[in-house]
Amino acid sequence: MSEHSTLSFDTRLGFLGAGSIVEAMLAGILKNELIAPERIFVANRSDQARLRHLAETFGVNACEDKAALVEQSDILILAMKPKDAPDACRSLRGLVRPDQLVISVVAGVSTACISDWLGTNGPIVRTMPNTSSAVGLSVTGLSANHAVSEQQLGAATALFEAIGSVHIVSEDELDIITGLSGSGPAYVYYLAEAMEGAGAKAGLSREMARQLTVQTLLGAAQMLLHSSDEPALLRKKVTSPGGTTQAGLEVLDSYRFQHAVTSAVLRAAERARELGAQYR
Ligand SMILES: NC(=O)C1=CN([C@@H]2O[C@H](COP(=O)(O)OP(=O)(O)OC[C@H]3O[C@@H](n4cnc5c(N)ncnc54)[C@H](O)[C@@H]3O)[C@@H](O)[C@H]2O)C=CC1
Ligand SMILES: O=C(O)[C@@H]1CCC=N1
Repeated sequence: MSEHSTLSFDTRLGFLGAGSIVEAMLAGILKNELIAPERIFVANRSDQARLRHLAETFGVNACEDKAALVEQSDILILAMKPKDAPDACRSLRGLVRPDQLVISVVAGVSTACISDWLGTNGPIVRTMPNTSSAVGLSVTGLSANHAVSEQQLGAATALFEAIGSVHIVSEDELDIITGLSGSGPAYVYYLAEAMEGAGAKAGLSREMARQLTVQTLLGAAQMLLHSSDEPALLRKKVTSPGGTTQAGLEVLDSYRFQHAVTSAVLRAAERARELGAQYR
């Protein structure tokens, strides 16, 4: 954490958008007691039941009026789908204060577009966290526009450091980060689905197959974190010549596993660029 990475407990956060990523961020922020729930405001387009659910679960304020949301917030977080971002931002024109920090988690959409839609030249931080925010293990790419002060960059960094780790990057790296770590949890869950399903299909109880899968993924992630070995060497240490792992890996190779994963990350990054490019 940099010496400027601070966020006051008194900071008021306003979320515009109340979906999956906001729920994950709220869980992480509140678990860490970064900000009191009474100082967090959440609004969406029209789903009142969803806002009530978040208010009941987290004790945050459901806010039906966007003008009130912006006025009551020190930091405004944009968290709607890219296709909804132009209208959502335009609806805030004249409401966002010139020096009010706006943080976007929207995939693909540039800070220049957001400025244009909001009709301001003010401070915008564009980020790409992931849903592991809920357990404090997001990794967030973060990029600031020219108007963001040191103090605001520190506040944004502190917010995301409370729910994981942060990399400050250039804006064009964010699309790659989106394909790798923004979407990344879904690739791992997909792998987990397959591993668990295979264990169950082969005769284990579903519950035991789940536990074995989770512990295997957790252990491998911890090894990747703590070992000085490269992933390829860690893989080799599991693989006895002519043994079971080699037999399994040969099947993965026959399906071009590495090619599939590489292509998935690159395609997701490309999709982030496409989502943003339609507005450039
Ligand atoms: N789900 C994820 O894993 C991640 C999502 N993101 C980004 O976060 C954004 C939201 O994603 P999710 O939470 O998954 O979507 P979601 O579909 O679960 O939630 C979207 C929210 O935006 C609201 N919304 C739509 N139009 C609006 C408007 N005009 N004004 C106010 N609110 C409006 C909806 O009511 C809903 O609450 C997307 O841009 C996505 O790229 C970023 C990182 C990870
Ligand atoms: O699927 C999406 O578009 C968003 C961005 C990263 C994760 N979910």
